[in-house]
Amino acid sequence: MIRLVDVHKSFGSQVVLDGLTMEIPEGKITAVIGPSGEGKSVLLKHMIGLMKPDRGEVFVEGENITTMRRYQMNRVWEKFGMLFQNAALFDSLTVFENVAFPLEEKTHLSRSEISDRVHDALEHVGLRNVDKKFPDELSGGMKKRVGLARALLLNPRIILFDEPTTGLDPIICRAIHELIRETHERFGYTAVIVSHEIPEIFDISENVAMLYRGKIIEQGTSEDIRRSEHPVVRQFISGSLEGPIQFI
Ligand SMILES: Nc1ncnc2c1ncn2[C@@H]1O[C@H](COP(=O)(O)OP(=O)(O)OP(=O)(O)O)[C@@H](O)[C@H]1O
Repeated sequence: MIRLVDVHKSFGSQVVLDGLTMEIPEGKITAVIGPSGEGKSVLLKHMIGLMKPDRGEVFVEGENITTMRRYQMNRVWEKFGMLFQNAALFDSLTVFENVAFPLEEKTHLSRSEISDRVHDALEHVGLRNVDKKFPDELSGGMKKRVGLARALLLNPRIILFDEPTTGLDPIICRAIHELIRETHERFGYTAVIVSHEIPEIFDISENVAMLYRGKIIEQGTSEDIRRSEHPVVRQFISGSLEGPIQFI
């Protein structure tokens, strides 16, 4: 479980997180939704300790990571996998080398064990015969699959997904969501997904939280959010131009 308590974060005079409190339930898929620029990525970075709050506390599986030093964070980071918006692959490495990278860095496995695990991970995300390709030679959806294979490889307890389907067509987007659902079922990790895919993301999320003006203004099951009476939530999920959300 990840817990944020009264988290404040500003950049200069810009307040991004403003006393945010939330819990991410263990072993479930949680979607974080909210307008662009509201701080969803900043929130993810606080969950994994890549950013520290100005005030407030962050707990990962009961441990307060707020004041942890770098060497202590390494142990916490072992619990996490992360799939970034752009899949964050190394362009000069092949698919095989990209996926093998965390195993080579963090384990003492033999070459053949690494090879078996990489092939298993690629198989899990439905990729075959792409070992020797470079990221440039792959479609956007394939890159996300490679990123997911790499995130899954060390069997993390928690995976953070920052807009895993941005820029993909609706069918590939659906396929990636299904893949997240399947791998989540199989491996049982805690997932947090920042997404703009509304309503599609509701189909795979057991828990949805809406970020607005630095706070979680509503959190519940997908059904709770669909039926929410909150005027901001209603406007946001209906994509209406009329309502309290200001945009320019
Ligand atoms: N390191 C940083 N330094 C200064 N400002 C930052 C930094 N990181 C984020 N911000 C600012 O914080 C705000 C929230 O950014 P963030 O990327 O978290 O938004 P978001 O909700 O993920 O947006 P989107 O949905 O468009 O991806 C933005 O105004 C951004 O410019």
